[in-house]
Amino acid sequence: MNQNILEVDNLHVSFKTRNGAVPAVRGVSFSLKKGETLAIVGESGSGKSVTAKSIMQLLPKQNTVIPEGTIRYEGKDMLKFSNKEIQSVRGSDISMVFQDPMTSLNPTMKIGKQIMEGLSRHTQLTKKQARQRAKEMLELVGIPNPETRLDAYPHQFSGGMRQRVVIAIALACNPKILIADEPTTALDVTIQAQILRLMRNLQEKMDTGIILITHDLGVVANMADRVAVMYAGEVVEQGTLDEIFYRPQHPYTLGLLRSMPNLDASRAQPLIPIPGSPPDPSALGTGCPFAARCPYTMKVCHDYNPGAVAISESQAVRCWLQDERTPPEHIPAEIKEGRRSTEEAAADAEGVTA
Ligand SMILES: Nc1ncnc2c1ncn2[C@@H]1O[C@H](COP(=O)(O)OP(=O)(O)OP(=O)(O)O)[C@@H](O)[C@H]1O
Repeated sequence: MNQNILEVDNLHVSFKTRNGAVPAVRGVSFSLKKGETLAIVGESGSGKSVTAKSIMQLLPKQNTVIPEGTIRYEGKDMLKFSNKEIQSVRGSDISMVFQDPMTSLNPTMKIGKQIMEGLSRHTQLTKKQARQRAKEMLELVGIPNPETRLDAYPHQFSGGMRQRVVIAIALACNPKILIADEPTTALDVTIQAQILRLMRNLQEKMDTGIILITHDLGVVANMADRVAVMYAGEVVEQGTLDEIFYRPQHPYTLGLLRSMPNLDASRAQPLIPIPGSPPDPSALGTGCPFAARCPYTMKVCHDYNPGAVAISESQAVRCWLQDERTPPEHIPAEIKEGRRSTEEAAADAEGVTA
């Protein structure tokens, strides 16, 4: 049985601008199961937010083009939904939390009313029941004195508390999917840990699938079941948390991991930032978009962009180093070391665990 609640397949998103088309998302595919967390990571501008917003259809209609792809929610292609259908899914089945809580909160409306608004739009609850549910949600996200706080305005809350309120609003209708775009980036480290813990607890209680967008690999390590690594609008590698952290196969993933402070002090290594910067999406050539920054480039990398190769049931990579025609002596040790033996991969494909 297919348990995927969301399947994004070959999604392309482009923006019409005065300087021509900006292909921000190029052939992105991933899926999400009930109750799991998929982290989407990558540097600024790699297309993480555009991917998330295209699921919720929150991109500006006047200059966004989606020439190809499908976004299936419970088997139905959301890109074919009418406005009414999208509005009924948005906020009830799928909710989104952004980095800055003030972008989602109305500064002139009491918090209780803001939670109740979604409930009255998407449920049959009476006003009294909705107020009770709003109070329960504030309690659930750890806001003290929820009854009195229902009547407070957003500016009367601290940044961390505001983000809790936003999470309460997002989860009030029991959505099946929560898309969290850098939900803790604006918060200090202690509050960040509290909010992430809160999201995990709520996920367990409600079996919500989470798409977590972040550039912080520490957050990924704490939260994700699976990881999709984005670069220049493409998912260049995806796999389970262990595959991405311990057997990365794309030079960009390796670079990201090396540029992250090691959480385990016994394995601490010097930080090595990835040299160079990501390409301008409006000026991409025919080759691999990472070629200009990759330490292992071959001629083919500059000429042709590789397709995604599945190297296990859960891990896929877009890199010419995975091509069987690549001479073994050209494959760097750190990539070879991370590769599974054929037996291991075969056992994995059969669902056998050693
Ligand atoms: N409305 C728009 N019009 C034109 N270009 C856009 C628009 N929105 C995003 N872009 C471009 O699309 C590309 C991807 O942007 P996106 O916001 O998805 O990146 P990101 O990976 O989420 O980065 P960040 O971590 O900084 O949020 C960028 O080059 C961005 O400038």
